[in-house]
Amino acid sequence: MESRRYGPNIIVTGTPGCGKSSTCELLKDKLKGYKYYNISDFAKDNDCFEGYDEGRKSHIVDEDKLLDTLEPLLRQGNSIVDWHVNDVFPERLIDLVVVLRCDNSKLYSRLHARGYHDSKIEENLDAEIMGVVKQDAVDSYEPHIVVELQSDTKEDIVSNVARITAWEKMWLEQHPDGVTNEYQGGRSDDEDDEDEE
Ligand SMILES: Nc1ncnc2c1ncn2[C@@H]1O[C@H](COP(=O)(O)OP(=O)(O)OP(=O)(O)O)[C@@H](O)[C@H]1O
Repeated sequence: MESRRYGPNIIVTGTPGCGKSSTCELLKDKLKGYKYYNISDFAKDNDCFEGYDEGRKSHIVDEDKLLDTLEPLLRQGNSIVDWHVNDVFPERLIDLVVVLRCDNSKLYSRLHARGYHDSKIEENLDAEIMGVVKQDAVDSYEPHIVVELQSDTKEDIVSNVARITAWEKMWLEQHPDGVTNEYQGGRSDDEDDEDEE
């Protein structure tokens, strides 16, 4: 029995500190009835850690367990996913990937204010300069569903959320019968789904 979702799944991603959670705070107020998944919290709450990286001072997520837990929820649609990692989700379940970008000096200030040690700040600044998160998104999803938005000021958050809510309204108009959650063939990274057919 084919499963469909009648509301889109939106990933809000970007280098740590670029404004994912701040943007999602406002976004979930605007998108009534959407479920919000901060993956760092979700992984903790659902015991999806497989270790701890002393160097990075962060937990290592068991991505298989994370996806096993999250997939049934994404299949319901109407989800906002907040994570700096974006290339682990099945393409067939994702409708929009918002990559937030941030000016480096602002990102430095934000990460420094958090008390990050210099090596962690430098690692994240390098990733932002290199556009690592954006590249992961472009490598993992159809380019037309990947949107890059600047997130330097509070005004940016407001305008970014307005753009995402406008996109969501258009998506609902264009997909009155929803979209399938099932693998439809296509890019290789979903091949493993084909094996599950
Ligand atoms: N567009 C923005 N304008 C001004 N300040 C911002 C903006 N976005 C985020 N900030 C500030 O930067 C800090 C980090 O923001 P936030 O926690 O939303 O980032 P994040 O991407 O969710 O980080 P992480 O991935 O580590 O959770 C917060 O103090 C927040 O107030």
